[in-house]
Amino acid sequence: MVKQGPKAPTYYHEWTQIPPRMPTRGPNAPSSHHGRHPQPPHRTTKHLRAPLPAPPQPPTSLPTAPGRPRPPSPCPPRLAEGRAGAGRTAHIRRGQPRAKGWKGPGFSSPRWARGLGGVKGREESSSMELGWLLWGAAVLLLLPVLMELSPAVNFALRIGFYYLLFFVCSALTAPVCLLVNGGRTVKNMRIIKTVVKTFKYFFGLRFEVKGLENFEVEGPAIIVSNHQSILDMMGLMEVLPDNCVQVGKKELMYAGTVGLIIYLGGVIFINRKSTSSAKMVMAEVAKTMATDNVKVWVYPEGTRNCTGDLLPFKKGAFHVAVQAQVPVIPVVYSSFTTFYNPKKNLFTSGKIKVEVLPPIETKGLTSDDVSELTDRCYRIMRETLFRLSGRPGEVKDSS
Ligand SMILES: CCCCC/C=C\C/C=C\CCCCCCCC(=O)SCCNC(=O)CCNC(=O)[C@H](O)C(C)(C)COP(=O)(O)OP(=O)(O)OC[C@H]1O[C@@H](n2cnc3c(N)ncnc32)[C@H](O)[C@@H]1OP(=O)(O)O
Ligand SMILES: CCCCCCCC/C=C\CCCCCCCC(=O)OC[C@@H](O)COP(=O)(O)O
Repeated sequence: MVKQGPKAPTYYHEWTQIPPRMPTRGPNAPSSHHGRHPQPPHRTTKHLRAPLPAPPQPPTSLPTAPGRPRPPSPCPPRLAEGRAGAGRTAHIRRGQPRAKGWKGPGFSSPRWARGLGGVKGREESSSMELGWLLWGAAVLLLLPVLMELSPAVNFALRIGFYYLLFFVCSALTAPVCLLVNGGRTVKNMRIIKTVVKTFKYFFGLRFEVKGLENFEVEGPAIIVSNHQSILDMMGLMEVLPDNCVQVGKKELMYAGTVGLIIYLGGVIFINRKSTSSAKMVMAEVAKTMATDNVKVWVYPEGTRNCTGDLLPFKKGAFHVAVQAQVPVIPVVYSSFTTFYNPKKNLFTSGKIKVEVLPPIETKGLTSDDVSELTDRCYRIMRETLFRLSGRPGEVKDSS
């Protein structure tokens, strides 16, 4: 450290003092074409690390002893902040510890205001803190009441929390996946599954699963299931077998941290707006799933549907199964409508019954059989959906 004499101030000190008004015109005016005060030459963060050599003293500067209150700046507040290095990093430049009352971006009052405020300013700031605390406490106390009174608030908060869990957990899990498995691989699904399986406890959801043994087929398979809502991600992870990737719409890739984790998990992205491109991707999947020995999970409805019934099935999944000559394993989740309905702002706790059905063989089938295979699968799944949802008699009525 270079010892600084009183006559040899560094820029480090220069930056923390506020100069008197400089002439903006005439022979003494600074050379800057903006007509502002002369700036020290170093604008990088290097000045935070070591004091700089003493510069020639501008004759007009008013040295201010460190720690003494500074005179109010003649400059407008923004200029004063900029010149004097006020703001969140000023304490670093001055080599002082951060002010105790620092509350983060957006909360620190401008330096000129603090300087003028003195003790009164500090009192005001602590009463402001108390005000915020009281508001925070009031909101926290009111939330359960609001949730009880307003289904819309209840729904928004619960679904908002679900999204938040997704985004935060994805951000935390992505580095783990990268560290453990090094990049995009189906092995990451195990890690993702472990995390997502805990989400149900936050929402009071219970899963009753039957037929897991049906996943134990030799080699790859196509798994098809009904898709009711974003909550399906919990149901998916509840039963997901090893070495299984999902087919998802490509838009999911751009869902921030969720997109990243889905990408790392090996999800296959398709463009639903382009049948030819989606078919090409699916054809590629059919070729590689045998060599990679992976199961592929497809939502044949192609979109979410929370009506308590099934939408007509798209045929992509069944084409892939026939092309790869692998079995189709249907998985059915009971209807969410008793505890989840976005149209009615309903989102409470509930029980979901899941059934993994016996595999449907495709050996020997050709593309001519795809329509029939699709219909067969649809009928079985719909019947199961109604049975699991406690409405077995409705199958025939609504078909
Ligand atoms: C730690 C915190 C973690 C947080 C994250 C937690 C969890 C996430 C982790 C992982 C999970 C990710 C899960 C993602 C789920 C995503 C869910 C979705 O995105 S669903 C939407 C996307 N999926 C689908 O759409 C699949 C179903 N769709 C199809 O299969 C379609 O058929 C299609 C291939 C997309 C094409 O659809 P399109 O509407 O364009 O056409 P048709 O289906 O009508 O078909 C037209 C015509 O083409 C024939 N066809 C279709 N496919 C094929 C094919 N592969 N080969 C040959 N021919 C094909 C079809 O038979 C039609 O012809 P025809 O009418 O003569 O029969
Ligand atoms: C950098 C910030 C980026 C912000 C991006 C905000 C977008 C947030 C969107 C989603 C975040 C959570 C996604 C979890 C995965 C859910 C999978 C799912 O269920 O997808 C449904 C979908 O496949 C069917 O789509 P549609 O029913 O046709 O619709």
